[in-house]
Amino acid sequence: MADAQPSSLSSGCVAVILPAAGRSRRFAAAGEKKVFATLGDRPVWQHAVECLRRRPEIGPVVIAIAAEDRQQWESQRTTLDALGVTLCEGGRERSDSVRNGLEQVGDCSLVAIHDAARPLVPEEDIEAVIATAQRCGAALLATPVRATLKRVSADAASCQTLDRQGVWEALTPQVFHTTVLRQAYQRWQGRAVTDDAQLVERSGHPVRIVSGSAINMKITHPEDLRIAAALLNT
Ligand SMILES: Nc1ccn([C@@H]2O[C@H](COP(=O)(O)OP(=O)(O)OP(=O)(O)O)[C@@H](O)[C@H]2O)c(=O)n1
Ligand SMILES: C[C@](O)(CO)[C@H](O)COP(=O)(O)O
Repeated sequence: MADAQPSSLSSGCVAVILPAAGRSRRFAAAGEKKVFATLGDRPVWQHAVECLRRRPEIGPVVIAIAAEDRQQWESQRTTLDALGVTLCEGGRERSDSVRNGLEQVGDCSLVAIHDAARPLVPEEDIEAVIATAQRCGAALLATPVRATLKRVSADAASCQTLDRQGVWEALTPQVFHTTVLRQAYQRWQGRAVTDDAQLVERSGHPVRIVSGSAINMKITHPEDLRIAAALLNT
């Protein structure tokens, strides 16, 4: 699925930040935070880290966590240590969590941001987005929107069909030269953004799209866990 050349990067040169400090409001019906939900035989976050750890380019891994979840994370200390994960404090918005993580990643030349709630990212997509970011400074995985899209009136009494030509859904990992992402965060004025590429776009640096698999879904709603479980077994 991915479209980049093979990577010749040195081992451990990509630091990873996994934002995991969200409140799982859209997942709330399932009764627990989605990053801790069990998929197969382990938590969602663990799948995400294990997918990344398959790639030799991956170095330090930092997970940004909510203060209220600290005890639950510490109860998984053995697994965290085995996977070489350190924890940092998350923030109110996703971007606050990533910014805190950026202070922890040290001097790796590249940094990858990957949602802890995306447990199924294929290895070849990780490799491809890293290789493209290495060449271009900033890259994200994305997949073309497949559905027919409607803009619906507030009362749902009418709708208009949107043109989906050239519209892609952003995925993660999103990978950047660490200097590029740090600069984008320095210029950030605290306006709401839903991904890191948006901050880099705003800083004036072009962001490359790498076509990724839609299997790399995010757990957002309770039914997503059932879909992910089915995909895990294929
Ligand atoms: N303040 C926040 C908000 C989100 N995230 C993380 O960013 C990822 C993607 O965000 P999203 O799917 O929106 O997660 P939540 O914010 O938890 O979901 P919701 O909006 O339904 O509450 C998740 O791994 C989430 O834990 C984070 O680290 N810090
Ligand atoms: C970062 C992200 O996963 C890219 O698809 C996404 O934007 C997270 O937030 P969302 O509110 O669920 O879109």
